[in-house]
Amino acid sequence: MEVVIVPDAKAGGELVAEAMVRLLRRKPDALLGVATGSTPLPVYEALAARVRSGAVDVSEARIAQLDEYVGLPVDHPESYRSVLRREVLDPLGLGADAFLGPDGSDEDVVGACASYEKALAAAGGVDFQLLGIGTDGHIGFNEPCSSLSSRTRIKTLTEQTRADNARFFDGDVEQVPHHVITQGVGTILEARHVVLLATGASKAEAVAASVEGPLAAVCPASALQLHPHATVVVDEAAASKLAYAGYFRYSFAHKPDWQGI
Ligand SMILES: N[C@@H]1[C@@H](O)[C@H](O)[C@@H](COP(=O)(O)O)O[C@@H]1O
Repeated sequence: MEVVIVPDAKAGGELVAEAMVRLLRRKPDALLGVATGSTPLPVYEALAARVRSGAVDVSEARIAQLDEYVGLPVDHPESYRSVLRREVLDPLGLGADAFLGPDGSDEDVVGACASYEKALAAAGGVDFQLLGIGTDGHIGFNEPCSSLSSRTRIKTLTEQTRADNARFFDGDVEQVPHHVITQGVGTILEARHVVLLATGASKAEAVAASVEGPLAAVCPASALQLHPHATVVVDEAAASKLAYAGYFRYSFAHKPDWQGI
């Protein structure tokens, strides 16, 4: 696992967007797995800026969703499908045909999970999966004690996650669905490159547990320790509880330019 400490969220966004650009130049129809939440926004802004400037062509790129609320109509403004349309697809000039995601309003939610697994496999698998992290170490919506080999399935959110996400629902926790569809930890680990981005002091403990703690289902992001190509990009605040921060800085400072993340 590589850990890169950047000065701030904007620098993290630039670094991750640049890695996506390098991939898209190599593989124009790459399948990019994207996350919701506030953390990835600087990445999407930096990527869209590169598209506008002509630095990269994303017209063949494909976008895959990580997780979704159960029970929200697909056109609800806070369904993750709507969020990703606003924050990723529209700014990149991509249409619905470039998008893969589960339908959280499907009456057969269990079937929707299985169909999504099949769709990801049929699309050739995720090339680059961007992740945020919950304050409890969740990735996607794989809450603590999720199986580290889980597949896309329905999960129940913790009260903590519902409270964290209430800000997207007028601050009203009652409006936050209890259930979600999420790619499993095992599904996420199949992406060819997994990049976890974390910014802010509220993520420092979860980052330290994920990177330096034991591999444990109680911290689902620790599963990245098993991935052959996992990169954790953190700002100074999110890095503040890392015992090996000095080593991570030294290691990145000595990395050859051509290697990227
Ligand atoms: N399902 C999403 C996660 O994918 C995201 O990583 C997390 C953190 O969000 P934020 O980046 O806003 O802290 O929020 C939600 O729970």
